[in-house]
Amino acid sequence: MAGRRAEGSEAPWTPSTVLVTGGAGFIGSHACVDLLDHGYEVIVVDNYSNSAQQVFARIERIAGRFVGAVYELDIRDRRALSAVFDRHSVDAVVHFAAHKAGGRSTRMPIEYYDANVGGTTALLGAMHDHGVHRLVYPSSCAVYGDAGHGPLDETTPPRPTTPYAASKWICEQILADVCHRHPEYSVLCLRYSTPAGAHPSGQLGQDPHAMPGFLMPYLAQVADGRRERLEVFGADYPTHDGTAIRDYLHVMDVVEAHRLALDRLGDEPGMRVFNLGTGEGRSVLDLVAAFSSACGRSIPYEIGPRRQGDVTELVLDSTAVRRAWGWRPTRTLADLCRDAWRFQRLSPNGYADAL
Ligand SMILES: O=c1ccn([C@@H]2O[C@H](COP(=O)(O)OP(=O)(O)O[C@H]3O[C@H](CO)[C@H](O)[C@H](O)[C@H]3O)[C@@H](O)[C@H]2O)c(=O)[nH]1
Repeated sequence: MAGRRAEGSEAPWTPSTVLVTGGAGFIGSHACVDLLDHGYEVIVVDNYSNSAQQVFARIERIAGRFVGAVYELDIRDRRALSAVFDRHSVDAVVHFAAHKAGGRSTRMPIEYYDANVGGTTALLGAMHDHGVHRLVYPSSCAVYGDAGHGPLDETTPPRPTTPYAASKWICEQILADVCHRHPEYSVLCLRYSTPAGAHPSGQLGQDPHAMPGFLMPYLAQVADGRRERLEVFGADYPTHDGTAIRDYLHVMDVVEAHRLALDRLGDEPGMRVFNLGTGEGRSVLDLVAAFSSACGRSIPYEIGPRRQGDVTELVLDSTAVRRAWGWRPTRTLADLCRDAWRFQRLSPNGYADAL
C-alpha cells in the first residue's frame, strides 16, 4: 500500500488514492470536492440509484480538478468492484454507498439489508482480495435508537429502531469481527448526526430523486414554492414544542471529519468508533423557523402523524473525536440553512438544471 509517506520518512501515513463509494450522492459528492481540494486522487463508484451523473461536472468545476475515474456499478457486484481494484492502486476506501432513509427502510427491509449489508460485505471481499485494509465507514447516530435526552456518547448501547439503523449497526459488528480476525485492518466508523446544508458555492447540495424524504430538502422546496407545505411528522413528542429533536450537522463539517479519518487510518490498526455531532438539539419547528429566517419567507406546514421508526431525540456528544483529532463543527445552523437555500435557488430542479 503506497499512501503518501515517503520512503524512510517519519511523516505519518496518509492515503494518496481514495476510493469513494457513493461518490455521486449527497455526502459523497461533497467529500469528493474536499478530497480533491486537499490533493487526493479520487476514484468513484456509484449506481446513481439516488444520485445523478451531472454532479461530476459541478464537483470538477468547484475543485478545479477531475475525479480520477468514475465507474457505474452496484456496490453488491463484487466482480465489478474487483475490476476497479485491479485497475487502480487504492490506498483507502470511504464507503458512502447505501440506502439511508430510516422511515422508508421500515417498508423495504429486504432492499435495505441487501444494499447496506450485502454491499458492505461485497466491498470488504474485493478489498481483502486486493490487500486494501483501510476503510472509513459512515455509520449513523440512528444506531442508538430511542436512547433518551441529552448528547449521547459512544458508550451508549446501540438499539436500532429501523432496518436502516440496524443495517448500519450490523455493518459495524462485521467490521469489528474483520478487524479482530485480521489485525492488518484499520477501520474508522463515524456515527454522525443528521447531515444537512450544502456546499457554500451553492453548486452542490441534497438532490434526492422524487419526493424528498428528508427535512432539509423538503423545507427548501416548500420555501421555493415547488411544494405546497411541509408535513411535520408528529407533534406529540415529549419535547419543548412536541416535535422531534435532531442534531443537524453541516455537510462540510461531516466531510472534513472523513478526511481527518482517512489521514488517521495509518495511526493504529483495529477499529475505532467516533460520534460526529454539534451536541445541540433542534426540533422540527426550530428548523422551520431557522430556515424561514435564512430565506426570508414563511414556510407553511401542517402537523401529521409520526413517521414509523422515528425517535424523540438524537443528539450526539463528539468529545472523543475532538480530543483525538481536534475535530469540531465550525458551521452554525444559520450557515446550514443559508447554504441549503443557496443551492435550492441556484438549482431549483436539482442537478437537472444546467449551471
Ligand atoms: O417531511 C418531513 C421530513 C422529516 N421530518 C422530521 O424531521 C426530522 C429529521 O428527519 P430527516 O429524515 O431529515 O433525518 P433523520 O434524522 O431521520 O435521518 C438522517 O439522519 C440520520 C441520523 O440521524 C441518518 O443518518 C439518515 O441517513 C439521515 O437521513 C425527523 O424528526 C423527521 O420526522 C418531518 O417532520 N417532515
